[in-house]
Amino acid sequence: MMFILNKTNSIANHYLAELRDAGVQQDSMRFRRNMERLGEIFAYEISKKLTFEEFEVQTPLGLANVNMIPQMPVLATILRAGLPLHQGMLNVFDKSDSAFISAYRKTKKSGSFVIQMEYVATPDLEGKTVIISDPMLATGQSMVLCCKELLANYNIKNLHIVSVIASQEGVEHVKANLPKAHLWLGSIDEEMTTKAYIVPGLGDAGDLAFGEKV
Ligand SMILES: O=P(O)(O)OC[C@H]1O[C@H](OP(=O)(O)OP(=O)(O)O)[C@H](O)[C@@H]1O
Ligand SMILES: O=c1cc[nH]c(=O)[nH]1
Ligand SMILES: [Mg+2]
Repeated sequence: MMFILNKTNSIANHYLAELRDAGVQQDSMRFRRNMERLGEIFAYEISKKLTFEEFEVQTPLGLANVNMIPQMPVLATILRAGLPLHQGMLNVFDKSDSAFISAYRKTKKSGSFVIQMEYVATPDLEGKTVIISDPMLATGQSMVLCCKELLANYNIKNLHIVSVIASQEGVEHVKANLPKAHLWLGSIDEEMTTKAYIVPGLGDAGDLAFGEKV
C-alpha cells in the first residue's frame, strides 16, 4: 500500500512548501516544527488503518462504547534528521514506545558512499506494528538497511515507512527490498543529483534541522 500526501490538496501542502523554500527553511525552528506537523498528519492518517477494538469507558453518567487501538505501534526513526518527524508522530501516538537507529552516509575517497549503521536502541518489536520515519528517502539505502536490521531480529507484524520527500529511485528500492512494507510519503520527486540529493527536494534535512555536520 502506498499513500502520497500531496496527491490530495490540504494544508499539509503549505508545510511541505515551507520545508522546501530556500528562504523559509533557514529558520531552523520553523523547519523542525513543519517536520513535526507533518509527522502529526502522517500519524493521524496511519491511525485510520490500524486494528481497532470496542471498549467501554465509564463517564460520570454512564458507559460509552468507543473503538480504540488495543496495541499501540512502536515508532522508530533514523538519527538524526528523523527526530522532528518522530516527535510529531509521538505527539499523536502518545502512548507508543520508540526505537532509534543511527545511520549515516560515510563518504569514501572516490566520492561514493556506504551507509554506516552504528546504534540500535529498540523495545521488543515481536508481533508489533512498527512505523519507521525518516524525512528523506533518496537512494533508499538507509531505510532498507535499518528495516532489514529490525526485521532480522524481530517478527514484526506490520511495517509502515514514513518519508516526507522520496525519490522515484528510493521508492523502487524500498518496494524491491521490502515488498510487504506500507509506504506513507509526502511527495515523490523525479530526480537526484550525482551525490544522491533529491531534486527539487529540500536540501539536507539533518543540517537544516540541527546545523551543518562537519
Ligand atoms: O535514502 P538514502 O540515500 O540512504 O538517504 C537518505 C538518508 O540521508 C539522510 O540522512 P544523513 O545521512 O544525511 O544523516 P543525518 O540525519 O545525520 O543528516 C536522511 O535523513 C536519510 O537517513
Ligand atoms: O536530498 C537529500 C538526500 C539525503 N539526505 C537529505 O537530507 N537530503
Ligand atoms: Mg544529513
